[in-house]
Amino acid sequence: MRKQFLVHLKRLLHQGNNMSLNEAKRIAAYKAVDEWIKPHTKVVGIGSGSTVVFAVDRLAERVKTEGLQVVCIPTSFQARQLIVENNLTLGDLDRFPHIDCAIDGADEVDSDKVLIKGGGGCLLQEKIVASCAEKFVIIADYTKNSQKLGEQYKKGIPIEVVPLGYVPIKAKIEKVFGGEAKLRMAVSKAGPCVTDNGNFILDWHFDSSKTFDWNKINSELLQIAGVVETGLFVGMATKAYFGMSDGSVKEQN
Ligand SMILES: O=C(CO)[C@H](O)[C@H](O)COP(=O)(O)O
Repeated sequence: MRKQFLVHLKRLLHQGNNMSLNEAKRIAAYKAVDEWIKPHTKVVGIGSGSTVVFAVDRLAERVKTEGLQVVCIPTSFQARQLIVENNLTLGDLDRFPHIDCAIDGADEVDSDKVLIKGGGGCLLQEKIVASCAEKFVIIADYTKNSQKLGEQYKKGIPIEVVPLGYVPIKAKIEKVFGGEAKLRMAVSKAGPCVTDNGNFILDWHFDSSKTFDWNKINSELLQIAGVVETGLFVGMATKAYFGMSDGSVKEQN
């Protein structure tokens, strides 16, 4: 009991000013892992971002205490590191093309469970892993929960593109769909952000007062030569868990 209290206290002190947001991420992640990773679950997709860190914590804890035997498939270099650092079993899609359940974060989730992903630049591998998963479960804090895309997330829709084509691709996106497609710049490195796959990211800032058919937009974006993938995840999420500021977890089916 005392030990649990000290662990909780340490977590609160460590979280500092971000306490409530981090706690919201943690409770969503823990609930999702507890509800979706069962003793018979064999292959788990591990998403990317700050919320997934809590999911991996919980998974590692359960592997230790319950002896779960799961193989983890990463969606990014960050996810791979998390798996290794937590002594979980690392797998790949060559050997495990069928994933029982993938757990990932999101930048925004609308009322139809359409997602914006790729704020951390990992959208391509995230979409591949999600597409191989029987169940795709989203974990997020309350700031990601919205009715309509663009209501909460103001950084645009990430679009991964082949570097040599980014100028004409940007021009085409802006001509066909309006808004502005901004080349994402790196932090702590001069020049553009380069993804784990060696590509660039255009963040498409759309007019959020308009209503879009996201399935159609996604397909049309993918038709542009040089667009590798979009951060629009349409009809993919099984369920979303949002950690709320009052300590509850909101579930969206
Ligand atoms: O799509 C992603 C990375 O490409 C992340 O899942 C998304 O950005 C959410 O991250 P966080 O959990 O840090 O809010």
